[in-house]
Amino acid sequence: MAVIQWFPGHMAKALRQIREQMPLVDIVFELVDARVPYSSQNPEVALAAGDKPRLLIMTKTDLADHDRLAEWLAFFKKQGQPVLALDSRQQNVAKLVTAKSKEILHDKMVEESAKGLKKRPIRAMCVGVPNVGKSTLLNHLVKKNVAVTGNRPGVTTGQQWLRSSADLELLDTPGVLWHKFASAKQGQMLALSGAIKDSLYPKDDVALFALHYLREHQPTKLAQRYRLTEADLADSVTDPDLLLTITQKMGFHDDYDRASERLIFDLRKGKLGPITMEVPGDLNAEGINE
Ligand SMILES: Nc1nc2c(ncn2[C@@H]2O[C@H](COP(=O)(O)OP(=O)(O)OP(=O)(O)O)[C@@H](O)[C@H]2O)c(=O)[nH]1
Repeated sequence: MAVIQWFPGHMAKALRQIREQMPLVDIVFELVDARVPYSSQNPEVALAAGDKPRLLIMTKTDLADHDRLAEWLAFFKKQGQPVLALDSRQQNVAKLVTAKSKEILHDKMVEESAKGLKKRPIRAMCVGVPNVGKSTLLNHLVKKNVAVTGNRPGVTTGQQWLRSSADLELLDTPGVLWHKFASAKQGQMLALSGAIKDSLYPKDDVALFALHYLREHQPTKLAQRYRLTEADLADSVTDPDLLLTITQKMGFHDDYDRASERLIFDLRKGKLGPITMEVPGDLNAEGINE
């Protein structure tokens, strides 16, 4: 399995920006892909956040498996980690995110009020791996894209605040997160989810990874989508054999690349049905999905 890596320069720059902006906000919204909730999360964000609360927002829940989503929600709850699960394209995300943020920051706001400080909006930053849905969420949160000006942290440093509601403001630039993969599998998961530029990894490798997973965990969905018979599955002993069979079923003769692209596209778009590729039980004692 090829090891996929980001460029270390990107990673360092993104984290530096996130750390620099941290003092300006009350809360961090860390978006994770509900189909790969482990692999799309970055432990560095928790470190950069320090004492600041972090709200995990699981996106693309419409493409995720319902039962597995419930498992993840229970897992995060047990860890005391605030979490929201949503489809970033939903119309009511602003309400959900604002209400949850107010709940998390309730004590801080009461404390400020007791000190005689004026009521103010909650300030937040939004971070997450590429393609997780940051811009979509921000667009819904800030419907009219109202930029807030004035003498407050961030404005002086050239950072714009966008008003979501009377109770919530957001830094205008979502932090694109690059991180070091704890395992090769994590890189493959992210590539499959669409978080990594297609030019950075061999498509057939990721397609083989996907097939291996699907054969083991979702054989029915795999067979239904590509009209595979039991004999097809039994005869295609190795993953490359199965890719060849599927390539032929797609009518692409021996064009593996085209079939690989189609398979990856189908998975990303939910054409095989809702699928979550990671469950909390996959994590080892160090909390890594190897
Ligand atoms: N099905 C589904 N699609 C989503 C959801 N959120 C975002 N998308 C789609 O995912 C793609 C990427 O969304 P963006 O909002 O551009 O993601 P981003 O995190 O801003 O991406 P970068 O700019 O690369 O960091 C778009 O095609 C969105 O329409 C979701 O919750 N469900």
